[in-house]
Amino acid sequence: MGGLQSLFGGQAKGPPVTNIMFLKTHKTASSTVLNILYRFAETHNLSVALPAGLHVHLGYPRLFLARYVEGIQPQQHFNIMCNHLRFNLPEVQKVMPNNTFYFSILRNPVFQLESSFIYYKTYTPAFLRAPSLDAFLASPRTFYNDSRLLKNVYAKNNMWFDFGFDPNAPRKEGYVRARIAEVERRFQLVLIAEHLDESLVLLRRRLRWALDDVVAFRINSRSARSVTRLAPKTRERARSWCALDWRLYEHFNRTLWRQLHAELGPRRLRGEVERLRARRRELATLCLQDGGAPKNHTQIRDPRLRPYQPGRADILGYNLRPGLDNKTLRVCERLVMPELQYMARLYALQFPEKPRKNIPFLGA
Ligand SMILES: Nc1ncnc2c1ncn2[C@@H]1O[C@H](COP(=O)(O)OS(=O)(=O)O)[C@@H](OP(=O)(O)O)[C@H]1O
Repeated sequence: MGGLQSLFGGQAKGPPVTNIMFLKTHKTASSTVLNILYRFAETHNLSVALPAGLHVHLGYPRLFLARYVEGIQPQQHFNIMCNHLRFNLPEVQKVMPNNTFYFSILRNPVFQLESSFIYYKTYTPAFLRAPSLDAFLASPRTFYNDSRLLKNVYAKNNMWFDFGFDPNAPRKEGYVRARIAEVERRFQLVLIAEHLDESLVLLRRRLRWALDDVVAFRINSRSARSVTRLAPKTRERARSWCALDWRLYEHFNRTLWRQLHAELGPRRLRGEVERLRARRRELATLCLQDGGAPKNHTQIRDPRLRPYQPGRADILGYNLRPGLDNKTLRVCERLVMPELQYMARLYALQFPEKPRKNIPFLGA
């Protein structure tokens, strides 16, 4: 086993990219990516544009404004920005330097919507009264009302909305193409959740990071019990209800594979993905109890490692192996720390003079 040694060795050539904006879309494996960025920021002593005061995101679902960032000052930039926000380029540019690398992530809208339905079941008015996603999609207009947009953003074209666009816009070809071209101009890379490992190989290459910088465990996943299998008819309806998201996803899925083939080729890609997976297995053996099987929150001993449990979701987390030495423990804790706890930790490190972020569900 490589232990911690290769955590500090690197394959990447040239200086690593350290100015990064990640548009954290919803229910797309974005917390797994956020964990990668938080760890990199912490271990390299980089500044993170964190939500101000007690907030846990950057103004979402309102369009992002620079003043939502803690400690923002004119002419002062941050290295990394990765918390949930609704994209608004001119305001993001007030926070991030000119040479920032922009990237984001998309997921098949059918599964993204299914995940949202469970996660936001008790929050989003459109989902609240719908007995199931099948029922919702059979007659969405019965439940969904445009006028309650800000609470209903999770119910229709949520990824399109996160990019700053109108989720209720008619699907006119010229409009859709122009918005996709806009995303393409600004974002150097769009990851795809269904091919996360391949995406991370490309991300690592673009950022010139070491292998261990992009190795991550699956964060924020639901137990099998809270995942609903959708009938083919429901899937078809989800694609049509979220047609703008579907176009975005199809486009960037194709783009990702074109880039992978052009930059790595199939053989090298397979090798790089295998290396990433092998290292993840090694770290799971080193850090996690029971071979890394994710745990229900009631089974997680350390409250600091228990993920937030909203809606009807049953969000899983991890127990660390007992008896880890201090150095290994620090590395392993970072790999499994849920988003809210990690944000609170970075906030306390960056702003020691400010009151701590309060995470009420921990009872802290
Ligand atoms: N590595 C990897 N590969 C594929 N899918 C992954 C991965 N990591 C997380 N996930 C799935 O992403 C869902 C959680 O998404 P987010 O973290 O973006 O959610 S959130 O908006 O921050 O609440 C959640 O989906 P559901 O389980 O369907 O709810 C996770 O299982």
